[in-house]
Amino acid sequence: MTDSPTPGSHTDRPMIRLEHLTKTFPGQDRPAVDDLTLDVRAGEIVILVGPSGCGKTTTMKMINRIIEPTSGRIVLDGEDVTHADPDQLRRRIGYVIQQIGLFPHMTIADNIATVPRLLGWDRQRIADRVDELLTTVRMDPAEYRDRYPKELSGGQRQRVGVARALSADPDVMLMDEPFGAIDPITRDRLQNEFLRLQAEVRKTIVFVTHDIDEAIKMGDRIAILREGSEVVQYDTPETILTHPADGFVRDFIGAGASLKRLNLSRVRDIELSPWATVPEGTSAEEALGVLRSSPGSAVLVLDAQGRPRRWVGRADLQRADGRPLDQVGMVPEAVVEPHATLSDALNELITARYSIATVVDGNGVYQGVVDIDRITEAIRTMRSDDQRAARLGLDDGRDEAAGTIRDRRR
Ligand SMILES: Nc1ncnc2c1ncn2[C@@H]1O[C@H](COP(=O)(O)OP(=O)(O)OP(=O)(O)O)[C@@H](O)[C@H]1O
Repeated sequence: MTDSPTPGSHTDRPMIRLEHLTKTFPGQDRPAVDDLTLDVRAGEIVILVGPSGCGKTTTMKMINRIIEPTSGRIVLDGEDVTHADPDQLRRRIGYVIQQIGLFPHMTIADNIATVPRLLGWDRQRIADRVDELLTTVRMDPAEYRDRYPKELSGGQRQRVGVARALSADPDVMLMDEPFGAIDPITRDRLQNEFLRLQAEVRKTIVFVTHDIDEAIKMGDRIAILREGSEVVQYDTPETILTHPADGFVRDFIGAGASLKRLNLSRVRDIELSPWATVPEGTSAEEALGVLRSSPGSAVLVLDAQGRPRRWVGRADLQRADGRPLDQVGMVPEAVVEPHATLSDALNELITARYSIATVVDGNGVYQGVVDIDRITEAIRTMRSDDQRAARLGLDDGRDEAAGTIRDRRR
C-alpha cells in the first residue's frame, strides 16, 4: 500500500489513517494508546470495540485533536493533519457523543446551526439546512426547531446530536457510544435509522461501543482492541464471528455467535412469505371466505395505499356485527422495514400476537411477512455453512460461508 490515496478508487482509499499513534497522559507510566496503526476507508463504518479503559475514547479524541497525540501521525484524506489547526479540523469532522452535549439554553435549531454559523453561512442557508437535517433524522421541523433540549426525549436528543454532527456535511463522523444511554428499543430504532441514513450520506465513520452486538450490526469492519488500543483483530463482522483471531476475541464475542449472526442478515436478504390480505372496504363475510382458504389464522387488512391497518382473526370477523374491518381486530404490532436485521424481526415477532412480523417499505406499504420458520431456516443455513467451513478447514470454504451473508448492505 502507498502513502497516498489511490486516485479514482473510492472503497479502498483510506480517509483516515492513524500511523503509530501514541498517547501517554502526564503522570502515567503506560500509554493509554500505544503505537496504534489503523486505516479507515472512505465511506465505511469502523467500530472500535474493547473493554473499558482500553483507549477507545482517547483514540477518537486524537482524530479530531481534542487530545494531542504524544507521537505518531494522523492523515485525513491524504493530508497530514497531526499539526493542523484543531478548529479548522473539527469543522471537517462531525462528533457525536453519548451524553449528547446539546447546549441547554439554545433551541434545537440553534444547536444544529452551531457549525454552519461558525462557517459564516447566511441565515437562509442555515435555516434551510436545519429543516433539511431535522427531516433527515425524522423530526418534524415545524414541531421541533424552536424547542429546547430539555423538551425532547433521550432518543430525540440523540437524533438532534446526529443532525448537528452532519450540519456542515463533514467527510468524517466520530461517534462515541452515541446510542449508549438509550433504552434498548429506541436504540434499535436509532441504529436502523442511522444505517439507512448512512446508506444515503456515505460518511466515513469511526464508532466506539462497548457492545459487541451493536458492533456487529453497525460495522463494515470492527477493530477489537485490548489495553493500549492494541488491535487484536480488524476485520468484517462475518470474519470476526466465524474466525475469531484468538481466545480474547472469542471471549469478547461471547456465547451464541450464530444467534449474533442474525444481526448480519437483513429482512431484505430473505424471501418474504405471502399472507392473506383484504382491502379495508371488504365485508366480514368476504374476509371470512379469504381466511378459510388461507393457511393462516388471521387476514391482514390494507388501506387504499396498501398499508397494513388491522390484523383480523376468525373470532373478530364473527363478532364484527356490521362494523367495518378497520374497527375490529388489532393494529399490527410487529412491523419492520426491509433493512431491519433478522434479529430485530425476531425480537418483534416473539412479542407479537400472531408470531409474524409484517414487512413494509419506506412508505409503509405492505411487502410480505416474516415468520418464525423463515428465521429458523436462516439460522440453520448459517449453521450448516459454519459446519461445512469447519469440516473443510480451508479458506475456500470459509469464504463461501461468509459470502452467504456478506452483501447485507446492498
Ligand atoms: N485525561 C486523562 N488523564 C489521565 N489518564 C487518562 C485520561 N483520559 C483517559 N485516561 C486513561 O487512559 C486510559 C484509556 O481511557 P479511554 O477513556 O480512552 O478508554 P475507553 O476504552 O474509552 O474506556 P471506556 O470504554 O470506559 O469509555 C484509561 O486507563 C484512562 O484512565
